[in-house]
Amino acid sequence: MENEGVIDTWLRKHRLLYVGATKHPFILSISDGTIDISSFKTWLGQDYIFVRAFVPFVASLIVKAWKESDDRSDMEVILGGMAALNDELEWFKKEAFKWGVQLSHPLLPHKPNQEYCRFLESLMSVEANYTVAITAFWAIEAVYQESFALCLGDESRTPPELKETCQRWGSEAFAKYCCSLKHIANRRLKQASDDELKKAEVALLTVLEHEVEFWNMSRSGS
Ligand SMILES: Cc1ncc(CN)c(N)n1
Repeated sequence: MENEGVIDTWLRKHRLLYVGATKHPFILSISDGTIDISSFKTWLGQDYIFVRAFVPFVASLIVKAWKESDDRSDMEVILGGMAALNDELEWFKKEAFKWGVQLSHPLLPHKPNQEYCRFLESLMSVEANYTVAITAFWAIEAVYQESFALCLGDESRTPPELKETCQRWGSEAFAKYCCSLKHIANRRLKQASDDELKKAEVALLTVLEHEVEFWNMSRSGS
């Protein structure tokens, strides 16, 4: 394990929580075809709210990368992610129309979503550290990548009408993007102080906990 990055060390250490976030019953129900469509609709509406809050978070990361990064390509990788979010918001609107989900009034964030968005906000402040924020960013994207890729596997029985959703985050292209983010985070963590390392590990765990709560909320509809 000599060349293992910090992130893989942490994923081994916190394996149970990582598996809990990436192989959640909500995702398993998509991949075995037993998903209750009302849960999917709850997820769709709530995730649209989350992604709208995610945009300023990613914008704040671009500012941090511009100011603090020792590698110019960081900003370009993050900017690529930002561009994809523009497309993603349009996709949510189209998908919501298809499923009859109302995205305007009176759609409000459920409590787990509110709490997750509040956590994002805490990472957007100027005081929040770039290494900590990029680690959280990688984790947020990686959970979706690993989760939805599971629904595209040969063994999966994902309903055809949900395949496009799974493709959005489960694709090879998204996996490659997550690898680039992981590479940036590992590079920063390698040079980080003990205090930064502690904060980044806590941020990773916090993301995993919020992701589990987000799936729970989608599944239960509240
Ligand atoms: C809750 C959640 N986590 C992650 C992602 C992937 N950007 C998302 N859309 N929503």
